Amino acid sequence: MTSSLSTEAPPTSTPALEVAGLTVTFPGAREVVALQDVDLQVRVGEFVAVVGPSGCGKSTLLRVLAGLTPAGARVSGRTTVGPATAWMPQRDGLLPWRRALPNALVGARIAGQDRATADARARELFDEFGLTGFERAWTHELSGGMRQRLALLRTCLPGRPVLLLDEPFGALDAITRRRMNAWLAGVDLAGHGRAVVLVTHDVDEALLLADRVVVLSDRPGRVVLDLRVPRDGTDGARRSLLEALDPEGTS
Ligand SMILES: Nc1ncnc2c1ncn2[C@@H]1O[C@H](COP(=O)(O)OP(=O)(O)OP(=O)(O)O)[C@@H](O)[C@H]1O
Repeated sequence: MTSSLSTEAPPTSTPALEVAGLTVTFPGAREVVALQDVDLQVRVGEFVAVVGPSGCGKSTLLRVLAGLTPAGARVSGRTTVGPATAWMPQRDGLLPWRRALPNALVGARIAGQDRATADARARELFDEFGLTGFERAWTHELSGGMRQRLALLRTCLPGRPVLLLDEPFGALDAITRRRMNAWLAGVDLAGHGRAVVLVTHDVDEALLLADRVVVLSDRPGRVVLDLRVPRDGTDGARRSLLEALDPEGTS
């Protein structure tokens, strides 16, 4: 599917972001090593999902990739975040005192985009994101799925070449989440020179959306599997991911 989510396309061999030997520690009375010796490279045009058990450091990794080192954290290793990143945190962060369209424009305006250009582009994306007709809706008038699409639209609008998505559909019920995934699979987020990193608990979501899936171990999170998703059937890949997530076979 051709998407209008285009950005300037750098060469596809270019790593969009890379971390090597990344270790993140939260000091304190109960020191927590969140990530240990993590290597990850994401190329331009790639869609990579990061899965792992709760508390293994997925959000911490995304924050570091976004250049938002968590306050108080000790970070070591090499981090190369190439082009500017757009980060969608777990909570949608929509402003209840603004209607849908002005909410969508927040990031683009902060990024310095001209109002008329951002407005025209937002209206195109409202169509692509199935939100046409809701430009003047208040956020409380939108369903959970619509709110998440609006938050994702706002993240995409500034046209940054790296998208970092932290459980974008995590708060939705199972049916809405499946619908959102089916919709997102048809939106070529990683096309046109974008790189996407998606954090999720959901192996099926990862297999549906990503080109590669990276599995982190229990805390401290280390990469235990880095798997390219085959396009000719994902049963074997699914088994490998589930084994990597639960090596003891406890669940
Ligand atoms: N600002 C912070 N100060 C202290 N500890 C923190 C901070 N942020 C995260 N942690 C700790 O780091 C570890 C990893 O947290 P993180 O939120 O990255 O995990 P996660 O894999 O995203 O979890 P979940 O899947 O439940 O959202 C956890 O033990 C958490 O308590």
